[in-house]
Amino acid sequence: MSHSDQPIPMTSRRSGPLTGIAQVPGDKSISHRALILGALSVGETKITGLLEGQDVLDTAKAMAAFGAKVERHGPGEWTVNGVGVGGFSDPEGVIDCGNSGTGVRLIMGAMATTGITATFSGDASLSRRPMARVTDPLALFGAQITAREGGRLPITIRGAADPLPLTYRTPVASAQIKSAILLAGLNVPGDIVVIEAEATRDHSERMLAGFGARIRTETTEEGHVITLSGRAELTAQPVAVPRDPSSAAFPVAAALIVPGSQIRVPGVSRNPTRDGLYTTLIEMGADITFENQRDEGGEPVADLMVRHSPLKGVSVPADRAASMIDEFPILSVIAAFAEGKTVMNGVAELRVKESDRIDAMARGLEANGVTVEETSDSMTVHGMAKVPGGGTAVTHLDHRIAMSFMVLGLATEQPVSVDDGGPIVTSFPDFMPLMQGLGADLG
Ligand SMILES: O=C(O)C1=C[C@@H](OP(=O)(O)O)[C@@H](O)[C@H](O)C1
Ligand SMILES: C=C(OP(=O)(O)O)C(=O)O
Repeated sequence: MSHSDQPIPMTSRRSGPLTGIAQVPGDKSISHRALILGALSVGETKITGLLEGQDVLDTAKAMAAFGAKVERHGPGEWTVNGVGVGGFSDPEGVIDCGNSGTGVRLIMGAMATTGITATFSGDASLSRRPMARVTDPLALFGAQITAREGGRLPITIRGAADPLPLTYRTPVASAQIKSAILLAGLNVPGDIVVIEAEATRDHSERMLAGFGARIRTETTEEGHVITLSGRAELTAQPVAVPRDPSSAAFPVAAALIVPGSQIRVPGVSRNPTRDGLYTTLIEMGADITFENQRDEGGEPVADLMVRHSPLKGVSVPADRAASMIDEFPILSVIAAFAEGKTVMNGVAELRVKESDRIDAMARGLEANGVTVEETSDSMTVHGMAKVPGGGTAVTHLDHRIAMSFMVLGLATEQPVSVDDGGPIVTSFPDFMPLMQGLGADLG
């Protein structure tokens, strides 16, 4: 399933001060993993705060197709009765992962070392994205892969019945590659080692440990070395999903750029591997305080207090990119209102997300009067005192591009439109009512 096939044009307009409490949805990365680990464990996993965005709903459907019992009991409240590691059964029909890179890559990993066969598909955006980065290491376990030209979806995987242990260095900083290998490793006799030069989000490692897998991470001169003992037995666990810092970034950004705003965003994950945007905003001069810092379900969380702030441009170092990889579109919007230029370094991975996010942001910002420079792996946004607006951005089936331009228009001189806001449902279904509730003029 994917979102509506008919484009949904949307427009946002200069707004008065934004105020109130923004209850953003559950973390998307953790929601996918809770469903997948629930399906791979023995017993009943109770999940609260699950993101009910289309990406995650597609993963829930896939887990049911592989034999797990997945049930919804109320908003964000789900249970998964798992089949145990190695217990997946052949699905009927194709596993359609819609718009979700995380969904398809992690699920391919989870089934690649079991003796079943599955075919995966996705929407036009997902079908353009590179999959060899995951299927190459899965083939090293012994899985047989048939992909469309260029290693793209649709892909059929015949799982390895006798999988081999593996040590693998990820070629790019990617939690999806790391997680696919770790999930495949669960059903492999022996140790599975993933080496990543730069740390990426560590939700898989935290949750695998929580479900009883033997997993450890060491920092060596090679980078982060993660070792998982295979043929693991996972035991069902309750999972309380914290609120998503990547979704929180949109109301936070809106409050920073709309004069007079002051909002509270409670219960947001402050996992250090996800915190790069917030580090950057503080450097830019943002008035953000982190209150009631606490631990919830194995993840650090805090309540964010955000006030409108005069900002200055900064240079974001390449080694911070992984910890804010999904936040560059909204950072480029914030940067348009900062004094001076903001340089984003080491962001080549943005070119293979739901869209080429460097290109999509650059063209959309230019259409709204902002000067942007780009290279293959960097983007520079020139801030201005008054951002003209008045343009329409093309979203290319990319939820973060759509939400970023909706935020832009709240502080521009003229309204800002997007050609299609439909993809927003993949990660933040209540984005429009939530923003309207804070006083944003969009629709
Ligand atoms: O593992 C995950 O949950 C994610 C990893 C990141 O992708 P990459 O692994 O491709 O960097 C991120 O962009 C995506 O939104 C979620
Ligand atoms: C890149 C993203 O997601 P995915 O890779 O799961 O499609 C995102 O949500 O910004």
